[in-house]
Amino acid sequence: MNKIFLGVNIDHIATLRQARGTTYPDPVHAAAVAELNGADGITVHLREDRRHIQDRDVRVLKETIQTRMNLEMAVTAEMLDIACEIKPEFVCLVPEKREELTTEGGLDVLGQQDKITQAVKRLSEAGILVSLFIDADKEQIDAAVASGAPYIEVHTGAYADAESEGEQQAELKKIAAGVSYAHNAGLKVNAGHGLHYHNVQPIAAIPEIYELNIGHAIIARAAFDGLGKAVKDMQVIMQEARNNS
Ligand SMILES: CC(=O)[C@@H](O)[C@H](O)COP(=O)(O)O
Ligand SMILES: NCC(=O)COP(=O)(O)O
Repeated sequence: MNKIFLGVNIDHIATLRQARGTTYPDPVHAAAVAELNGADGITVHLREDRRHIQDRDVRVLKETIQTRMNLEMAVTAEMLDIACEIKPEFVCLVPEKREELTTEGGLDVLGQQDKITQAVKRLSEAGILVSLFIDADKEQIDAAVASGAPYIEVHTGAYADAESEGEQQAELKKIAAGVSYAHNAGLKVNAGHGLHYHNVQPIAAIPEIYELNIGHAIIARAAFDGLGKAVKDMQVIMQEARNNS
């Protein structure tokens, strides 16, 4: 069986907490529930504006996560210092804008080759596996290889946001071609953003994808079904799609 892994992004548990300035719901509890229900890893995005995940969450989660922590962050001096101090198993470097609702587009590795290569070097020397959150674009994939990062995460946002069947199929084709190109170039390939219970199947069926990171849809489903069931249901859907591919 070609297993596909699920990293559960728990940012939006923190969004709910921050909405009221309470101490609950706690992402630390969410990580434990997700893991007890089969999550293969836990993803958190420490945004520069701290709109959801807080520094305290990253520190406590590093001590409590039983699987592996994937810390998403912008390529800034502040974030690099935090990562090198906390040492999550994975860091995924992402583009970030203060005013965006969510991550728009992939990281421009090609346009900032030296900066990204230096960041990858520093994180790798701290023992962290680095992933680059990029679009499925050959030039960006080549730049990712040149940076020395062992992983990429392909941004599936354009696929998820497609407004017609034709547009969605075109995005899927781009993603499948990019994943295959990156895999052949020696990268481990993850994917994520905007995936949910009704659009994840064709992405999960791409055989070279190692892991999907999914957050918003799982946390939203958890409000109705509970987080444990929401995680398990997503895993079943992903693995069935992979097995039938
Ligand atoms: C980088 C990425 O795709 C996700 O982690 C996303 O950023 C989740 O956080 P937001 O919903 O705050 O964008
Ligand atoms: N990197 C993508 C991620 O972690 C989850 O994104 P989303 O499912 O919340 O859109």
